[in-house]
Amino acid sequence: MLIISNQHAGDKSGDVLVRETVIPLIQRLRPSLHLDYKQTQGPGDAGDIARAYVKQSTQQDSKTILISGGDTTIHEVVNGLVAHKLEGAVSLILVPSGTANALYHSLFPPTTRATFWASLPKELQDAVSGLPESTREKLYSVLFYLSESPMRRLHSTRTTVADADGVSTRELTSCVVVSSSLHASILEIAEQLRAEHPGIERFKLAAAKSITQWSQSRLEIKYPFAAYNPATGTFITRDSSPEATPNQFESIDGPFAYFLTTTNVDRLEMEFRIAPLATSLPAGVHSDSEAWMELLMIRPLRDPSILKDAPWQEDAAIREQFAPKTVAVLQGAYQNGTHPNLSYTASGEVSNGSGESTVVEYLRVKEWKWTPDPNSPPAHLVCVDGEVLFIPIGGSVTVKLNTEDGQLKMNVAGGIESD
Ligand SMILES: Nc1ncnc2c1ncn2[C@@H]1O[C@H](COP(=O)(O)OP(=O)(O)OP(=O)(O)O)[C@@H](O)[C@H]1O
Repeated sequence: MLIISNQHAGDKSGDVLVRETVIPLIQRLRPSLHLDYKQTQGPGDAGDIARAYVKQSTQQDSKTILISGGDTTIHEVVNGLVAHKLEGAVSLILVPSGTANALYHSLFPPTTRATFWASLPKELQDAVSGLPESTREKLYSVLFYLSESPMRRLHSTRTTVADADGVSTRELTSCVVVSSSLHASILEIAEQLRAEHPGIERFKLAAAKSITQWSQSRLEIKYPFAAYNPATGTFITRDSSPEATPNQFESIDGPFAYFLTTTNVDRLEMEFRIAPLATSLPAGVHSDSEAWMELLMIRPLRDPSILKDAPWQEDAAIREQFAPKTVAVLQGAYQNGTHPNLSYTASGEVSNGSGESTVVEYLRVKEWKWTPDPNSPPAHLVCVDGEVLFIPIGGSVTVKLNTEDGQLKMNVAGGIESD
C-alpha cells in the first residue's frame, strides 16, 4: 500500500495522525502488508508519487493508495494517474486532513456514522475505541478498508478549457466539483486567506467578499437532462429541445449568482450539503449508466422583484438587494440541504412554500458548456476540485461525465447512504 501524506493540507495535523495512528493501526491489523510512506514535497507532488507507485506495480499487484490530505490532494493523485493512463484498478483510502474534505464527508456523512460504527467487526471497534472521538472520525475510510467492505466506484468528469479558437488549453479530470461564478470566486479568495485562516471559516470570509458578484455567461446543457420539481419531489427528464428544429443542447442565459456541478458528493464540507438530492433522492449512484452530475444554479432574473432588463452590471444596489437571497440558499445548505425547496413569493420574498419559481434551479446533467461574456471577469473563473482555472477571453469550458470506456475504474473505501 502506498501512503501519500500532504503535510501542508488543512491545519497541518494530518501527517502526525498518519505516522502515530494510521500506520501503527494498519501494521497491527495487517502485519503482512508492505506500507510505502511518502510525504508530498510541494503542489503536484502527490500525482508524481502515485504515478511512480502504479508504474512499478505489476498487473497482479493490488494497487491501494491511502491519501492523507484534502480534495486537492485527491485531485492531484487522480490527474497524475489519468495523465499517464495508469488509473485502472486503483483503490483509494482517504484520511481527511484537508480543510473541507468534501469527498470524505460525503462518503461518511454525520447522519450515517453511528450505523457505520455499529456495522464494524468488534476487532476493529476495539482497535480504535481508546482513541478520542475527533481522531476516530478521521479513520472511517481506513476502517472501511480494513473491514473489507465493498468499495465504491468513483465517477468522474472531464473538464476542457478552450480558447477563442476552440483549441483546448487545459484538460482535467474531476471527482468532486466543477463551478464558476460565486463558488469559484470563493475558492480563489479563500486560497489567499489560507495562511491567516487555516480552517473552514476562510470560505465564509471569502463568500462575504464576493456575494454581490454576478457572472454573465451562456450555459448550454446537453439533452437528456433532468430538472427537479419541488412540488412533486421528483426529477422530470427532458429528452429534447421544445423547438421544432431539435438541438443537442438547451441554451440557458445568465446572469448567474451561483453555478456549480458535483459528482460523487452531496456536500462540500461536513455541514455544507449543497447537493442534498444526490443522496436523499439518488439516481442510482452504483450503476455506471445512472451516473449524473448534480447541477445547481441561481439566476437572479427569475426573482419577480428584479426587472428582466435591470441594469445590474452598472447598478450595484440591484446586486446588493439580491445578496440575502443567495445567502438564504447557502444557509439552507448548512441546514442539511433545505434550499432546493426555496421559492419566490409574488413580491420576490424567499419562502419555503410552493411559489411560482424556485430560487435554485436543481438539475441532473451529463454534459454542459459555459461560455463567459468577455466583459464579465467572474464568469471566467472555473473551480475544478479546488483548483481555480481561468477561461481565456472568448473561450469556454466544457464538462462531460465520463461514461463506459472513459470511466475512471478507480474505487474508494467508503460510501454509506445518507438519509
Ligand atoms: N509539501 C507541500 N508544501 C506546500 N504545499 C503543498 C505540499 N504538498 C501539497 N501541497 C499543496 O497543498 C494544497 C492543499 O492541499 P489540499 O487541497 O489537499 O488541502 P486543503 O486545501 O486544506 O483541503 P480541501 O481541498 O479539502 O479544502 C494543495 O494545493 C497541494 O498542492
